[in-house]
Amino acid sequence: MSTAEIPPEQAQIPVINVSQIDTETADRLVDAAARFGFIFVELESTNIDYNSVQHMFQLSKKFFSSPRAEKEKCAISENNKGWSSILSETLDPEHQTRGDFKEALNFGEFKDGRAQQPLPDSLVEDESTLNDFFASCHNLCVRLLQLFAMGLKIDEEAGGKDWFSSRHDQSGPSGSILRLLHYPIIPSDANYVPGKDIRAGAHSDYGSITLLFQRPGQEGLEILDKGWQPAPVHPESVDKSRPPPILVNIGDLLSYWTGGYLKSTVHRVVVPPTASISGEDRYSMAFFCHPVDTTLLVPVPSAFLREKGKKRGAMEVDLESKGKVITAAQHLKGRLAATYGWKK
Ligand SMILES: O=C(O)CCC(=O)C(=O)O
Ligand SMILES: [Fe+2]
Repeated sequence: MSTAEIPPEQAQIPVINVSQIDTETADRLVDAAARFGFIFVELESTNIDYNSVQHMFQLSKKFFSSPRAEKEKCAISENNKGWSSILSETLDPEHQTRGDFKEALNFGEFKDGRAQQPLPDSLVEDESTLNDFFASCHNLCVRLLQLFAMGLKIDEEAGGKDWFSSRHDQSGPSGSILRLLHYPIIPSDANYVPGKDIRAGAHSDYGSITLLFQRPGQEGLEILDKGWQPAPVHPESVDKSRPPPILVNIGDLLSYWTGGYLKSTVHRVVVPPTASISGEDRYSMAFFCHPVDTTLLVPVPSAFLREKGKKRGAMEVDLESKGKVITAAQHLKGRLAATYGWKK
């Protein structure tokens, strides 16, 4: 093997059991989030059962194999809900000449069990399954946000472990999105150029935290940490007979909020070098958890962060607003405008 052929080292992302809400778990989560920005959470230690994950992947296949005309009826709009077609989204406009080789379907929040957007014909009968999965993802995020608040030692009198979660309590609209993703086999006539074309361009996520569900054997995610490192579906310590753990990552908003202490790590999706270009389809699901839109991104009241010299606002949004306190909705709007070329 020549040097060029040595596969890059896999990212060593810690695997954490979150069944207990205690300081040990909280400290481990915060350490991992501060070092890598990515954490594997054992699926069996959460409220989400594997059957529901597999059921959701079946629904995803059902939707993505439905006729294009049906998908177009629920095309994505500025509210960030609906279907986006292959090549329509460019996550890394500086480096990409063509859009991402992926299609996606975004669901915003449900209200009283009902979707607040037109559902595609293929999924109309599955509204309650989609609602339940959205709710389970949200509940897991609330638990993780409590653990992050504990790990960051947020001042008790300010709200302690509930400081983040109370700002994600669905008391008003938020940017939270459940996203089904499909990366099709690259068609032979697509003139796909590896290294130039990409399944999902390099980006960081926008919200507080993201849950990512991957499928066994469908690798492709890479994270930027001293070079691009593949993120496995099953990390070495998790037996392949077990369900893949959920990959949790920190988004820009939580990183901004914690003055950059928690890392919002850049990542991308490639056709894995082990698969030929024709490879196989990849399916994944992401849940992007956001605070209620009106949440003010005030400094996190934490002596721990103050000691570390971390003040809110390590990111470009803060420079723009020159010290003004912005809301979660303003933060999100700026990031979406950059991705889709929408006007701010
Ligand atoms: O599909 C994946 O593995 C990652 C998707 C992703 O990073 C995103 O949608 O933000
Ligand atoms: Fe992402």
